[in-house]
Parts: sequence; C-alpha cells; structure tokens
Amino acid sequence: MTQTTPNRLLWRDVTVFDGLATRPEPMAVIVEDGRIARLLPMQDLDAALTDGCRDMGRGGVMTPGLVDCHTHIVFGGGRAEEFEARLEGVSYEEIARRGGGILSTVKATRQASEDTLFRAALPRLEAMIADGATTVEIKSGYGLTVNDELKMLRVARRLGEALPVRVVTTLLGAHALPPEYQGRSDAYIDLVCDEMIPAAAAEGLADAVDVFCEKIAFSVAQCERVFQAAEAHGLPIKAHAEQLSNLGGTAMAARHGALSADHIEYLDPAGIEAMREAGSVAVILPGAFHTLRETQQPPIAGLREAGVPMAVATDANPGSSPLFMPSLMLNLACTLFRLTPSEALAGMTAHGAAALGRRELGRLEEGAPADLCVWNIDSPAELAYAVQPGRLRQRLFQGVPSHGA
Ligand SMILES: N=CN[C@@H](CCC(=O)O)C(=O)O
Ligand SMILES: [Zn+2]
Repeated sequence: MTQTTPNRLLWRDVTVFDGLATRPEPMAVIVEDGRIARLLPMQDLDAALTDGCRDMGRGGVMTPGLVDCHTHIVFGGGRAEEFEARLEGVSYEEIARRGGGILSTVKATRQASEDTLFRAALPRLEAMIADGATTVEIKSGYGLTVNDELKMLRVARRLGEALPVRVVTTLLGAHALPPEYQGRSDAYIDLVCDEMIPAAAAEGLADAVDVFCEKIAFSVAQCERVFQAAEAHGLPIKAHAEQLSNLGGTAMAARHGALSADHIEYLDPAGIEAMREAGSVAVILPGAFHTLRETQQPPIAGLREAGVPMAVATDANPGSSPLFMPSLMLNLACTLFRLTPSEALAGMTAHGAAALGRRELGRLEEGAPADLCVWNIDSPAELAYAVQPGRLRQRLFQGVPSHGA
C-alpha cells in the first residue's frame, strides 16, 4: 500500500464555485505541491487517484480564497468622530474641505512609526484571513510624503511576510493634497511623478499605482500625469473615479489601459464603453456606498450588458468604509446593488484577481495555485445570503492549510 503523503490532499463530494460559476455536479479535488492537481466530477474519481491522499473531508462548498482587491488597512488613528459628524448631517466632502477626513488619517499616519502601523494593521488583516481572504491588496495614500508613502508600503510588504496571505501593494500618492501643498496641487503631482513613483519602483515596493480623481482630490489632467509616470516605470495603473461626481477619470484611465476603475457610482455610458474597450475591471465598493449613505448607484445593468467584469472589495479604511469583513461585501453587493450571489462571489474571486492583474488567482482549475476555502454551507449563494462568521471549515494558502487543518 502506498504511504499517505501529507502534501496530497483530497476532498470528496464538494460543491465547487470555480471563480466564475458553480460546477453542476459534486466534485472531487486533489491538491498537490501548492497547486490544484485534479478537479473532477465525483463519478470520475477512481482508486488510482485517491491512493496516497490525505482525506480532507466530504461535502460543503469549495471556493477560491477570497481576493479583496481594494483596501487601505495600513493607517494610524481612527475616525469615529467623523462618523458621528456625518450622522449629524455633515457630508464626507464637507469634512474633507475642512481638513478632516483623509487628511486627519494622514496626520496620524505620519506620526506613527513603521512598527506601530504594522501592529495596528495586523488584526485587521487577520480578520480578513479568518473570513476567507487569501489575497489582499493594500494601498498607501495616508503618508503623502516620499518617506511616509514608502513607510506605508513597507508595512504592507511586512504584513504579507508575517501572515499566510498574499499582499499586493498599490502606491496611492495622489490620494489627497497634503496641507503643506495647499494651493500648489500641480507641484504635489510633480512630487508624486518625479520622486514618489521612481522611489517606490526602485525599491520594488509598489505593484501598481492608483489615483483619486475627484473634485476634492485631483483633476483628470493631474491623474493622467501620474499614469504617465507609472507607465515610464513599468507599473500598472488603477483609479478611484466617479465616486462623488462624473469627471471622466474612468475613461481617461481606461485609455491608459487601467487594470480597474473603482467606486464608479457616477460612471456614464461613455465610461462603460471605454472600460469595455480597454478590458478594465469595474471594482464595486458597497461598503463605502453604505457608510457614506450614498444614493447614486453604480451602473450595474450597463456594466453587465457591456460585459465589463465586476469585482467586489471591502475598501476597508478608517473613513468611508471601516468594514474589515470581505464576506459582508458579498451580502451588501447583492442587497444594495442587486448583483446576483454568483456575480458577487466572482467579484471577490476571479474578477478581483483580474483587477490586480493576477488572472492566475481567484480560480479553481487544474494547475491553478491552491488558494482555497471550504465552507460549512450547502450552496455558494449562502455566502452572500447570510452574514455569519464561523462558516469557514478550511482555508489553504498556496496549498498549505492555515485554518481547520
Ligand atoms: N475615495 C477615496 N479614498 C478612500 C477613502 C479613504 C478615507 O476616507 O480615508 C476610499 O476608497 O473610499
Ligand atoms: Zn479606496
């Protein structure tokens, strides 16, 4: 008899959501050497395949590990006071204009050491891991000096080294105008283009470059300059765009081949068409919509009709989305924006990975990395239907069980 090799793992009779759709029949899955070695209907499983496998159990739902493609989980301080002000009727934009909002987090983040930021972010990322995330994007954007932005990116990289999760980093130097550049926004964009991007690229700290294209942040022309600098350093781009108004930032980003445009509540048909042509992913952020009590819905029907892939992410941050639970976003995407549960789940697996330019992730198929979750539920739709921690039975990161082994 062949001896059981612990690195050949077998699940039987699982319902598989493969990143895009639910497989119609009960499946068997074998993981070996960090990859999905076999994914086949139960009826095709024979003794030759199961020989030497460690039995990982039967039944439940298997999905790719969740991919949270838009977060800001490295930050100093908190913004509960701003939350209270907003409940009293002060708008997010008004708070930003008064120098609060993002800039209050900038102040606290600048004051914090790398270690302090690391220790504060650790439980946030651990919560996401416990909820099934295996890939989490983390943006800078609360430092707004070369050193403070690099400090944030270093913390993000350290988090990925410390925990069993893949961290993808994004430089968001063009997030807000820092107070010392008041009235000199073009000069700040010079700093982002001429110093921040080259420094982050030289140290290998950024996997992509992002901007906030909005009246309270940067113009389309300024964001385009940031993209040109990113391109010059071989870095892919993405944009926070059309969140509070329609400036045309998404169409411009798409013309530059953006991986994604994120928020996009105010996106118009021309913007949708530009995304379709460019193959950009629309990142839907229901947590910010919910927290800011927005009323303008992203154009889900138009995106669906155009075939623009939709990702779903937490946007976890101290201001507009202090929500650190990826699975909650599946529910909110369905209840607030009427995504189907399958669309929401694809948005946090295959399409989330595409928004990061990592199309090999977020999929369950033979040969793919074995980042996966097994859930104690009967159908994938239950993940979006109920907001219920504790359903994660097993989680594998790169083939290694890190939960429920
Ligand atoms: N929209 C801009 N940036 C963040 C908000 C960050 C904050 O409010 O601190 C977002 O994605 O929602
Ligand atoms: Zn964001």
